[in-house]
Amino acid sequence: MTAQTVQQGDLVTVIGLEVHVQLETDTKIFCGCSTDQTDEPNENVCPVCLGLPGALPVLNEAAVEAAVKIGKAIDADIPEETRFHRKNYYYPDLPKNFQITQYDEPICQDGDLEISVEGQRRTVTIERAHLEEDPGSLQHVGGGGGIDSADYTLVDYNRAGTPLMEIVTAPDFRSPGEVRAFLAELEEVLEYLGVFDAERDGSLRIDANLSIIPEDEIESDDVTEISDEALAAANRTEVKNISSHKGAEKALAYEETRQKNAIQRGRAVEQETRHWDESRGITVSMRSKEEEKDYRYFEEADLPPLRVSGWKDEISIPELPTARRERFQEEYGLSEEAASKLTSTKQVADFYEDVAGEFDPDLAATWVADNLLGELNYRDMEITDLEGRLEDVMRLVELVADDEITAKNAHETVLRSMLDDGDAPDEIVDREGLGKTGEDEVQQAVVEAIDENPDAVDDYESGDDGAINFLVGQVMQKTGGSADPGDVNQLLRAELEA
Ligand SMILES: Nc1ncnc2c1ncn2[C@@H]1O[C@H](COP(=O)(O)OP(=O)(O)OP(=O)(O)O)[C@@H](O)[C@H]1O
Ligand SMILES: [Mg+2]
Ligand SMILES: [Mg+2]
Repeated sequence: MTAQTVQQGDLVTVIGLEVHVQLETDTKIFCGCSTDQTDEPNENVCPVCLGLPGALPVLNEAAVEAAVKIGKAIDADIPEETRFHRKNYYYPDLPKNFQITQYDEPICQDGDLEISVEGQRRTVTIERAHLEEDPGSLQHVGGGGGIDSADYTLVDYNRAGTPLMEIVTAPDFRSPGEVRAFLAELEEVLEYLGVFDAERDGSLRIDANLSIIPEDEIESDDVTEISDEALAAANRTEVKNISSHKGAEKALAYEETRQKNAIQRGRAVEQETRHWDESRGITVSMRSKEEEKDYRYFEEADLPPLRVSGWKDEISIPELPTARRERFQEEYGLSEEAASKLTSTKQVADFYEDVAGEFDPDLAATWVADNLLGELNYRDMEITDLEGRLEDVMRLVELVADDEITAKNAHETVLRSMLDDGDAPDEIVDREGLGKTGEDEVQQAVVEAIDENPDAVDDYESGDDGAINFLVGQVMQKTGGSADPGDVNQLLRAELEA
């Protein structure tokens, strides 16, 4: 990371994340059950994901492929051989009483992700990313409805066995805002890779670790360089149950203030696991932090070591958002802002390139970044909601490029009606009579307007330039508003000067 200077007397905020990402696969990681979580509770289960005695796991190749893609995207080391371990704990969401995960030989090690915070580039180290299975989901019912106040809890094992990638960052963040920027970038990358669906409920879940380190315990004058000893000595809290970028930022801001207040009042911060209560906007203590030895990790003997050597080289990834953003600026001469908007998802970027290739990069930028994304945003829609209808948008841009309708009509009437009513652009143009009037017709209206309004012509000829506006109005009326007022103005002047 770039240098940031420590001020005297500062309390430095240190944050590290464990991000759990559900991988988009049709079936679960160790069995053939569907990963569809919208089905009836406990419908997509089998002896393997229920942990019944004697059932044996079989690794899903699609999950490993997604993991390799993530590893390549974050430039991680992907060892030739990796292993699975059992992490033992007892909780109702975990029917086997252990979670199959990876321990000291994860599939991705030592990667990084570049983010941009307030215009500055920074690199966040990703210590590891490993494959594991998601536990089931718990629904707390009645009472206060919260984990600490419900009357009872329902268990749904549909989620149990969904492939997860746990991405663990170094404690590189110094503010909740940086965390938000990181999560946004990470999500973009995951979506580009096609391994993740942000729309899916609970597809990204974050454990956020935060500690406050007094500046005098940091030897370097660069806050990004804190010794491993100082990091290990600090009491950190781990906040669980965060499921959105905004939630992460809020939970961490709360936790930052809470810990700083404790320190300033001379109280120690407990090393503990806390729960983010989204509705109350606070973190609450759950339990003291479990230690590694509590989990009794041991090797998963039911799965052989996983060798990805050779095969991993055949797995390719698309151009990633940062690279594509830069290329858009260079290749199409776009501003950084436009390039960011146009690369926000792979679908948007692909569509932009289609339009720019067909017509003109600037026209394409206006149409995709401003008009289309603006109207979609207003309707709370995504470009993916237009599946199969992008040809219609393309046709609309063509109508504008060929000067067949005005840009204003195309945007305000045709595009909006396309999105609201689902009609095709040519249909709307005909129905609303938006086709620009032919040149002959306009010229004829110009001649007529001049013949019919000798007074206005006199006024114009005696130097009253405003009289031209009256004549433009007459021509617009005759052409039913479909002529271009600027063109009409010029045609009138030409005719009057002749
Ligand atoms: N002093 C610190 N302040 C804040 N975060 C820290 C500090 N030291 C380490 N971290 C972060 O804590 C996280 C540790 O995650 P890791 O999964 O390795 O262990 P864990 O939280 O003990 O295990 P578990 O998976 O059971 O939660 C990392 O994201 C790391 O960056
Ligand atoms: Mg943790
Ligand atoms: Mg962890």
